[in-house]
Amino acid sequence: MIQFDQVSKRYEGGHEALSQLSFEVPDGEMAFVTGHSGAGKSTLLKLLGLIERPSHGSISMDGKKLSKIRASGVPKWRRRVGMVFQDHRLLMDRTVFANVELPLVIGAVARAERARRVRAALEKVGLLAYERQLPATLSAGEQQRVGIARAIVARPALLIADEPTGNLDPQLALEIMALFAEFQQVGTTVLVASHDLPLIKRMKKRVIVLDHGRLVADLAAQEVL
Ligand SMILES: Nc1ncnc2c1ncn2[C@@H]1O[C@H](COP(=O)(O)OP(=O)(O)OP(=O)(O)O)[C@@H](O)[C@H]1O
Repeated sequence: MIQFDQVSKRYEGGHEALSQLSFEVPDGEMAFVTGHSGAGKSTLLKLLGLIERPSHGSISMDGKKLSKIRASGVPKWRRRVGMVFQDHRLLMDRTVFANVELPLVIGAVARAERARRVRAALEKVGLLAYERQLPATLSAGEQQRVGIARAIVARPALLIADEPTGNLDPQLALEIMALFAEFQQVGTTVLVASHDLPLIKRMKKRVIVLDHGRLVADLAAQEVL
C-alpha cells in the first residue's frame, strides 16, 4: 500500500508543485495520474522514486515512511521501484542486454543470475532476439520496451512511468499500456503519469486527476467511461 498524507512540494524558488495531496494506492493496483502540463504529475512520481523529497506531509509504502530513507538507502529503494521515462534514458553505446542488466549490476546480483533475469525481462517485453543490438538500431517503441525491461528486471514491487507513451503513435502507445497492465496482473503496483485521455479511457483503470498540484478527482476503474 502506498500512502500520501497531506503531501506538499515546493521547489526552491518556485511555487507549490503539489499541495496537500492525500491518497492511497493498494498493492497490485494500476492507476493513472493525469492533469494539465505543470499539474504536478512528474513531481508526484519523483517523490515515489526518491528523486525529490516532499516539503510537507508524509509518504509511506507498506508502512515504511520514505522520509526515513537516507541518501545511502536510495539505491536499495530504487531496486524496489522500477522507473520508466518518456525519453527512456538508455545508454546508447551499450547493448540492449547491458542496458537491462544495469540495475542488477548495481544491485550486485551474480552474473549467471543476472543473465537469467535479463533474458526473462527481455522475453516479457518481446525483445529477446535483440539482446546484442545497440538501442539506436531499434524503433522508438522497441527502445521504450527496453526501458521497461530495465525497470522490471529487479522485480520491483512498484512500477512508475512518466509519460511512457509520449513519443509513440497510438497503436504502439496502446501496446505499451497493455504491457503495464500485464505487470499489474502479476501483482506489481503500477502508476502511470499521462495526459493522453483517450488512451487512459481505453485502459479502464483508476484515474487520479491533478490540477495545479491539487487532487481534484479520483475515479475508480469502473467509473471510467
Ligand atoms: N526542478 C524544478 N524546479 C522548479 N520548479 C519545478 C521543478 N520541476 C517542476 N517544477 C514546477 O513544478 C510544477 C509541476 O511540474 P511537474 O513537472 O510535476 O508537472 P507535470 O504535470 O508533470 O507537467 P508535464 O505534463 O508538463 O510534464 C510546474 O509548475 C513546474 O514548472
